[in-house]
This record gives sequence, structure tokens and C-alpha cells, in this order.
Amino acid sequence: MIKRMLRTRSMRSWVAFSLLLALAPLAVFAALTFQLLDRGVIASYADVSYRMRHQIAPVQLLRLHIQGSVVPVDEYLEDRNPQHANAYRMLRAEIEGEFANLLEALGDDSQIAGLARRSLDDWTEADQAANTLLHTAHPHGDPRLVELLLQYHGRVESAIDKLAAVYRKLDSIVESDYGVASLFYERSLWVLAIAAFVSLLTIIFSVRLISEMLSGSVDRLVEGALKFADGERDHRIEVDVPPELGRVANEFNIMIDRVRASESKLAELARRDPLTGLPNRREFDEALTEMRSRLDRFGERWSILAIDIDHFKAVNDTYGHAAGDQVLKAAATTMQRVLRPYDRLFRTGGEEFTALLPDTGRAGAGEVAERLRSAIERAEIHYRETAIPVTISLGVAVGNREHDDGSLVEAADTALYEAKAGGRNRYVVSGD
Ligand SMILES: Nc1nc2c(ncn2[C@@H]2O[C@H](COP(=O)(O)OP(=O)(O)OP(=O)(O)O)[C@@H](O)[C@H]2O)c(=O)[nH]1
Repeated sequence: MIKRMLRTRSMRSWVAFSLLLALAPLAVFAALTFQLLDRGVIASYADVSYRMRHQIAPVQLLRLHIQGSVVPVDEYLEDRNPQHANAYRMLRAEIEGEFANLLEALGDDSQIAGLARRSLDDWTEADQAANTLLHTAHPHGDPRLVELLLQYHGRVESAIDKLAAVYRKLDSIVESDYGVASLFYERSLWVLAIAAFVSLLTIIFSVRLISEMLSGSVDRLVEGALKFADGERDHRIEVDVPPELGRVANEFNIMIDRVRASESKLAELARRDPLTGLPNRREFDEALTEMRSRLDRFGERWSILAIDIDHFKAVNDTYGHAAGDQVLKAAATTMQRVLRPYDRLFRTGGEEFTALLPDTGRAGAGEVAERLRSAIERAEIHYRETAIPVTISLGVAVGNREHDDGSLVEAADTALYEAKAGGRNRYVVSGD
């Protein structure tokens, strides 16, 4: 289904699709990891930090201060120095403030707050006992003083014990918060690892998919280019996926068509004489070989006419080279018109022509030679209003199995030579 969808899209869409495919799992897992870190790790660490600063540290300080508050009271009872009483009062003010802050920080934490409040109750009773001790007139060692002192110490101990219980409970909460944070941190690492793995899989999948879809098209392009290099001109490159490569294939096909057209034009030009438009000597040689093989295979009769314009040099000398060209063209046109459709005329030299006459024996060839001779003699060839009299001489040779290509042409040439020697404007049949 993905392949079918991609087939209609451009290569840019393919890249966008594969990026999306590779990044989508990363994005989803990144959002999941963020949730885990935010809710599990950051929130737990924030809770831990709050408890450390606002609950655990104050509880420890409070324990120290309550413990320390015993010293000025004991010292006062030793020497009745009012400075010790003042030191106690300052410490008490601090302890009261710290209790208030702690209870506020514990807030709704009912069990721990209840413990802290009971510690405050103990401290309040201890403070009352301390106040009585600081105002008592009983001498040192008096049994009532000792009892009051014991009561004071007992309350202080009890307040400290309850604060120690508060500390232990807070410590266990912090411990479990650390546990939760570590668990969530570990999970988020796993999620990230899974994300990276899934992303890698999707990258591999999309790269394979795209290269599979591209490779067929690229192979066809390469195959087309190799065939073109080998000279094959009929091969068409069929690529439509992706559209970009389809356009490359299309342009390539257009280029092949153009090369083929210009090659066949060049080939055609190479086989034609530009002045008269007749096929040239090269074409004649091939036609001769072909004719020869037909003679061998089917026993067909055929003849060859060697044709030469008489005194052509004089035409050039008298009327100019341009007039000579005009005579060549007019002679070619005239002879073409006279020949039968299946006869073939070639310009095989300067003022020399050759005609190949298929299925033509001695008598027929003589007739054609005479028709040509008389047509040229009667033709009115003009150059710039001036009529130029033109005649031709012809040598006729009739092909048979004994002739090879060279000897047949030679025979026609010899006959032509005889026609020239015999006075020109005539034909001679070889062997007559
Ligand atoms: N104008 C023109 N002259 C050409 C062309 N090709 C060859 N010729 C000329 O044709 C003349 C041929 O002269 P020759 O070979 O002496 O033959 P000729 O004058 O026809 O004499 P005979 O063949 O003996 O009758 C030369 O002067 C060439 O320069 C051509 O394409 N155009």
C-alpha cells in the first residue's frame, strides 16, 4: 500500500515521508519520556528538595535547640546568673518560631504533623517547668527543685524523642521519593532506548523501500544508456516512477530520437551526390553487390550502363563551371525520367553516370541505352538563356554468372570507350 501511494508522488515526497517515518517514533517517545521525567523524576526530586529544606533540616535544628535549651537552665540553677535566664528566653523564642514554621511546612501531613504537635505540647510543658525553675527560690539540692528539674528534663527528652520520630518518618518518605524518581529515570532511559531502536528500524525500512523502488528505474536508465552507447537506437526507456526519473527517461528518449534522425540524415547524405541528388559511387558499389547476389541466387538477368557526357570539359571551358553543373543536373533529371521505375541511376564520377537495369537482357539494355542517348540529345538544356547542346556516350554490359563485379564494370567501361572512339553520341554493347 505504501509503495502504491509513493508511486504517484515525487522524490521530494519520498524523502519527506521517510524522514517523517524515522522521526515519528522519536517524537512520540520523546513526549512520553518528557512526561515520565516531568511527573516521575522532576516532581519527586522537587518533593524531596522541599522536605529537605522545609521539614527535615528544621526538625534537626529544633532537636538541637531543644537539647541546647537545657544548658542555660541548668547553669542558672548552679549560679543564679540572670544572663543564663536571658539566654534561655532567647532560645525559647527561637524554638517557638521554629515549631510554628515546622507545623506550617508539615501542613496536612496529619500523622507527622500530629507527632510534631505532641512534641510541641511536651516542649510547652517543659518550658512551663523551665519558667518555674527560673523563678524558684529553692536552694540548690532542694528535693522540690530536683523533682521539678527531673520533670523539666523528662519533657525535654519526650519532645526530642517525638521530633526524632518525625525525622524518621520524613526520612522514610524522602527515601521512597528517591526510589520513585530513580524508577522513573530508569524507565525514561528504557523508553529512549526503545525510541532509538524503533527509529533505526523505520529508517532501515524506509531506506530499503525507497532504494527498492528506485533501483528498478535506475537499472532501466543505465540499461538504456548502455544500449544507446552500443549503437542501439530503437530501445525506449520505460520509467515512470518517480516522476523525476520519468522526466529523465523521457528526455533521454527524445534525445535518442533526435540522434537517430540526425544519424539517418547523415547516412543519407553520405550516400547521395549533393549536386544531382543521385545516389553516389558508394551506393552503386552496394547495389552492384546486391544485384550480383540476386543473379547468383535466382538466375535473374541484368545489365549495366556506363554513361559519360561528351566533351564535358569543353562545356566547362566554354560556358563556365556553373553551366557545367547545370548540365550535370539537367542530364541527371532527364535520364531519371527516361529510365523505368525499377532501373537505378548513380553518379559514379565527375561527368560519369552508371545505370543498373534489373531483369534486362542484351536487347532490352540496348533499347534503354538508345532511349537515354536520344533523350539527352533532344533535351533542351539552358544556362542563363543560352542553350547548351549535350550528348552522351554509353557502354552496355550484360551480367552473367562468369562475371564478377569488377569485370562487369570493366566490360561496360570498355564498351563506353569504344563508343567514344566510335565518334561519341552512341552506345556500344559489350561483346557485339
Ligand atoms: N562543372 C563541373 N565539371 C565537372 C564536375 N566533375 C568533373 N567535371 C569536369 O568534367 C571534365 C571531364 O573532362 P574529360 O575527362 O576530359 O572528359 P570530356 O571533356 O567529357 O571528354 P570525353 O569524355 O572524352 O568526351 C573535367 O574538366 C572536369 O573538371 C562537376 O561536378 N561539375
